Amino acid sequence: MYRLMVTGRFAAAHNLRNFNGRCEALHGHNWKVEVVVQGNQLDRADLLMDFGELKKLMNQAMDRLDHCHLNEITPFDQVNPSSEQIAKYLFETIGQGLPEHVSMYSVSAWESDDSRATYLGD
Ligand SMILES: Nc1nc2c(c(=O)[nH]1)N=C([C@H](O)[C@H](O)COP(=O)(O)OP(=O)(O)OP(=O)(O)O)CN2
Ligand SMILES: [Zn+2]
Repeated sequence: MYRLMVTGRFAAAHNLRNFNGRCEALHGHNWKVEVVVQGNQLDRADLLMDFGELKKLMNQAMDRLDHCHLNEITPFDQVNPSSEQIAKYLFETIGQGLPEHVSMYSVSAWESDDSRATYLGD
């Protein structure tokens, strides 16, 4: 089994509904995102998949969030734009574009240097 990881960043505003604290007010973060995929089968170049292709999928998914007020964008108009839900959204969106022999392992969303949430699938 092989695992690949790529990282990226996006900046966005959010507010957490029902939080009962200062994060209920509009504020922003520079999220760092870590995407891990896995699979057994290497191609003719001995790659599970090209890091560049994986980064492209990650960047496409993050572009939709970058410099936005997340609460105004689907699905975060329905579920809170917590780091947990952001990780889940990116996991599902990036997963749709992977080649058949590669699957998602995890997505982590770092809200700050000290705090991250990781989604591993259901
Ligand atoms: N499990 C989660 N907990 C929290 C999340 C989250 O997404 N998942 N998000 C937040 C807020 O986004 C908030 O902005 C975080 O701010 P805060 O807790 O104040 O942390 P800071 O790093 O900004 O400040 P410190 O006071 O230095 O911790 C809250 N919790
Ligand atoms: Zn926040």
